[in-house]
Amino acid sequence: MGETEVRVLSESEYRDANDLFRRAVLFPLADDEQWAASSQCMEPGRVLGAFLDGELAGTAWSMTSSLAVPGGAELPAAAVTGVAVRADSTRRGLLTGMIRFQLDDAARRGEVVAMLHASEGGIYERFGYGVASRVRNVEIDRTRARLRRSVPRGGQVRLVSLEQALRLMPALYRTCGRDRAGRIHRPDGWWQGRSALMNKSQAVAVHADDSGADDGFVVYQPRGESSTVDVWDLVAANDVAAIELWRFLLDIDLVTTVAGFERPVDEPVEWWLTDRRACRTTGVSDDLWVRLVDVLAALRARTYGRGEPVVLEVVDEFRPANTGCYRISPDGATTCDDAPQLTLDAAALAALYLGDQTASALATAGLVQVHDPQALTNADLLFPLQRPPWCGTGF
Ligand SMILES: CC(=O)SCCNC(=O)CCNC(=O)[C@H](O)C(C)(C)COP(=O)(O)OP(=O)(O)OC[C@H]1O[C@@H](n2cnc3c(N)ncnc32)[C@H](O)[C@@H]1OP(=O)(O)O
Repeated sequence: MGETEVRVLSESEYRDANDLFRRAVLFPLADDEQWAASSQCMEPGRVLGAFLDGELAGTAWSMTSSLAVPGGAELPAAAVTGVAVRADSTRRGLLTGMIRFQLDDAARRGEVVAMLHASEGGIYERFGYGVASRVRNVEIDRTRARLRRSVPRGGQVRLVSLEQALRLMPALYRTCGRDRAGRIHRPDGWWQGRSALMNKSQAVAVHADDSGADDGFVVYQPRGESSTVDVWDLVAANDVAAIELWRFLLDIDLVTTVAGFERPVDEPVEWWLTDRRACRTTGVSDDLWVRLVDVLAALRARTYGRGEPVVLEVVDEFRPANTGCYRISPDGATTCDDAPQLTLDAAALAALYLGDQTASALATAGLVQVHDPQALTNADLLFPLQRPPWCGTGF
């Protein structure tokens, strides 16, 4: 096995890293437009390279972001992307080295969590990442879809130019959906990347409420020559804005299908329609994978339901400083020396953390070991299922 090294790349090395990433995810190499978009997500100091015998053989990037957690706190977070190892250099520990470097770096920056969208389900759990939220894809048959009369109406939807959209969307996004766990801060580089990728066939509609204040937007695009419209980003500050944006999409002439990607699993589209079967779920999949970098800080930052205190033993082989016992009560979390009632690893804790899964569900898979059965019931009360967490931002 060759000599390996992981280090921060200089800006002159970014294009090579981007090429390496695109080859590894089976994309064609970037043209200048795509490179302009990707390079915006490469923050100086946060683009890593893994070298094998002095040659670049892997890369992993992260962006400075934040993550909303139950109770509304926003935690400093590393948004991890651009992870790849050259096909001739895999399974030699290069990714492991980069993730170790990256998590240490996040900790130095005071980032409490790291998060990513995974290309495959089998990669990240070993590093303590767990699935913390899920998304749903839907297809609505526009020819059958009618909104119920009882569904509220309000405000107005208008189409805006791409230039106007790019000015409006970042500020609007900041005010929307702040009450949902899983929402992340979209860094400036993310918006610049989005702007470089928005093309002439994409359209943006903005909803303003009855007072004229903007409170939501949708980015959509006709799919090739078909009569399907793909909804890429629909963000709304309230239910009326969300409904009116969907109503707008369902009113577009010549369209037969409106396809929504990576929507919240609880978006009640079926309930808005007179024929609920006009809306079909075409898939539910994992959304955000979260890694608690600093378990105590993360546990302290969220709120808890009402229930008897529980002592969780967290076993974190990849970041052993997190290993230990934590007492969780409605008042918060502390470390403790008490006997553990439940034991789980970092990935299982991440799955509990945003309120997407219960401890009981994880226990059925052996991911929570139960030393005291009553503690499992108490843990379900302390970590209740929340309004399903949702990220809604691809990165
Ligand atoms: C956030 C994102 O950007 S997601 C995009 C991720 N990138 C891709 O999917 C591109 C294609 N794949 C790759 O580039 C590489 O295969 C990577 C990055 C997934 C893995 O890199 P490697 O350097 O091979 O990983 P590394 O050697 O450190 O493997 C560590 C362990 O994970 C396992 N592993 C690695 N990749 C996978 C995988 N895709 N599926 C299952 N297990 C995996 C290895 O077998 C190894 O297990 P072991 O410790 O029991 O031996």
